[in-house]
Amino acid sequence: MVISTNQLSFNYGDQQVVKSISLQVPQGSIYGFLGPNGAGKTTTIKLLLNLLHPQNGTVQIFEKDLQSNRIEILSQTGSLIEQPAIYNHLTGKENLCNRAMLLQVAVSRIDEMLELVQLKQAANKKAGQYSLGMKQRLGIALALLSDPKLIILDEPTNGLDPNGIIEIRRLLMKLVHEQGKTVFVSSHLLAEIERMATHVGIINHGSMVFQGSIEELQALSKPLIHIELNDSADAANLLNREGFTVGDVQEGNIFVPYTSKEEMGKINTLLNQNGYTVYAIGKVQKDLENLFLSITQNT
Ligand SMILES: Nc1ncnc2c1ncn2[C@@H]1O[C@H](COP(=O)(O)OP(=O)(O)OP(=O)(O)O)[C@@H](O)[C@H]1O
Repeated sequence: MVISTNQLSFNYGDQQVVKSISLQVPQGSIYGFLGPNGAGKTTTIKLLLNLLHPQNGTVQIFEKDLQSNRIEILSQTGSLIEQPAIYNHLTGKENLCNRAMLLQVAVSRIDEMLELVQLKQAANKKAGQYSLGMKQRLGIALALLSDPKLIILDEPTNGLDPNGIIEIRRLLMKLVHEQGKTVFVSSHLLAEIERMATHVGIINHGSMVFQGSIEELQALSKPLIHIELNDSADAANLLNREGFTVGDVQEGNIFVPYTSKEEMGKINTLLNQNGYTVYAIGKVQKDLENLFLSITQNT
């Protein structure tokens, strides 16, 4: 794991905004850190960057404790949090030169970064005249200058138009696929994360409500057969005995993974033959957006 936190908690005064979060971010992943506005994403990121100190829990990055290896860890971590720290009166290239001198990074990295974030054409334009998307890309180039192994970005596409979002997404995928980096990126938009993330963590009101691979998240939105009937507990036992995998059983409702309409018909016949009254039976599917909403609203 490149990032691993254990029961991380943080309070602003008496408001607990991060509640026992245990992040697991594998090497080479694009980890999408999702949550609605105010969920605690930025606060968690500040804890990962040692900008805030947790009241409880620990942070391990590169399998080392953050507190006791702060300088070593942060020198290998690039970040972009809130607004990129850009001098508007300097050109894009001058901004990079300035940072390269501070970090004592080879000057050759500057052109490499301009190329990578597609700002070569605009290298000599004042950063104050850049569009929002160009500023974000310059911010990412600044974060990448020292060639960090881990990149932590807080809502890098916030406020960008669809093209700007696509460009950032491509850039992050390139960093992972071609350069072997690990990217931790926060967002409040599932659709944006879904297209690039390999792993997802969803937080709401400071608590982690889901963590896993994107496939595991998508599996939660696989189609189900929803059966509404008179005696759900008994009927679920019958279906289990007959070899069907019963998922969720609620008062008057049973959910079974959907495989085919033929199987749905068999279930209907079986229930009727055994004296159950089926009020409704049909295929239901939550798309990921609805799933995200239901995960974050039910907590
Ligand atoms: N400096 C602060 N002092 C007090 N409370 C704060 C401070 N910063 C954030 N909070 C509160 O902590 C909670 C979490 O905020 P945070 O910025 O971490 O959420 P977020 O998920 O990043 O939201 P957004 O997507 O809107 O940026 C919110 O209730 C917020 O009001």
